[in-house]
Amino acid sequence: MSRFTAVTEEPHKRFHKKTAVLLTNLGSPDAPTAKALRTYLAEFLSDPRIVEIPRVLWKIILHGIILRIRPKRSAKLYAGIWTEQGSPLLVYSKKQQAKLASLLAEKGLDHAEVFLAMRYGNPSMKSVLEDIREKGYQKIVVLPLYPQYSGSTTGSTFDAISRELINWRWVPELHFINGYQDNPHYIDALATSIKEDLDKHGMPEKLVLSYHGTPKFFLEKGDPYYCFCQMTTRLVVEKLGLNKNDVITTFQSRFGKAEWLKPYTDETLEKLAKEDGIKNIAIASPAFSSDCLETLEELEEENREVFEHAGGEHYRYIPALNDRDDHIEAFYQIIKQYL
Ligand SMILES: C=CC1=C(C)c2cc3[nH]c(cc4nc(cc5[nH]c(cc1n2)c(C)c5CCC(=O)O)C(CCC(=O)O)=C4C)c(C)c3C=C
Ligand SMILES: [Fe+2]
Ligand SMILES: [Fe+2]
Repeated sequence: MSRFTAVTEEPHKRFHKKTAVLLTNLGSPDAPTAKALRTYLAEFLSDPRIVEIPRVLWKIILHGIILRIRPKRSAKLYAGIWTEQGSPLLVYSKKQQAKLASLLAEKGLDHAEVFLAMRYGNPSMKSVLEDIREKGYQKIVVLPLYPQYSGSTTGSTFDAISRELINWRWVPELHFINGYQDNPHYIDALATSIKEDLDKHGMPEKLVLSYHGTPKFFLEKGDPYYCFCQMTTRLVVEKLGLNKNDVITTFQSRFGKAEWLKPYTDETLEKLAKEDGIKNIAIASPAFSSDCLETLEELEEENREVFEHAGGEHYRYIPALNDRDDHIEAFYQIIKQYL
């Protein structure tokens, strides 16, 4: 049997110039249960872009230790943020998909259909790309919703898409957007969301911009993520006209024992409150295009506790850009040249 896909129904009549816009994000487990987490984490943590330990050794550690402990712990954390509609990351991603579709229709771009796929879990890359292929789209514009490129996120998304496309008999025209850390529309949306908070509650003593971390050696081996995070911070600070000493860039969500990008968010918050006597901070998370476990649990809850426990008094979390109109407009501005 041939590896390459077959189209059985009138293959050439199905050809049309329509464009598939594919939004992707990381993905969540199907449910906040240990069983669903085991499936999700097994897929996630088996990705060599995420964990770069030699495969055989990592398989033993992953299946022998981590997948026996972590699913139960993570399920509890997910249960605390789960909504009636499901995981916040998936709920916001679906809203982004629907709102981008409406915006494209409003702009008269009704030859474009917006799809949503997740790198891990569901809706899976495989099923969504299959849908795109079956519908006969000959052009795909992929927008991974990671503003700052990292091999572990955007690079891994590219792997997953390529893995499917190598089986297509008729490979589509493909535009893969690999980041938008300095896109003026993204920076505008980010700055506006922060400004709305500052206008409402006043300037805190420190504004913390907390990005998801990666192991430090990714940076040493050439991953640009760290530099792109610094770039986003610099542009937001400039846009807001803030003093750069009032803003701190930090990294959160460590995993494992190795050194990750520093300064760590939790340690910074503790030091600010304990050593510098800072009482009042606001914190935003520019690397997350949707609120998710890492913001709603780690930033809203865990790190608030760290700060308050160390003597801090006022801690405000500024939500991710989610389905804000200016965020969706930024998506449109980023993809429009390919439509
Ligand atoms: C193990 C190494 C990890 C690397 C490297 C990593 C990079 C990375 N991740 C995001 C965005 C998200 N990560 C999320 C959850 C999450 N991340 C890791 C591990 C690594 N991430 C794990 C194990 C988990 C699962 C939760 C847990 O068990 O702790 C999420 C949230 C998903 C959700 O469902 O809400 C996002 C989003 C970025 C941007 C990044 C590198 C730049
Ligand atoms: Fe992560
Ligand atoms: Fe976390």
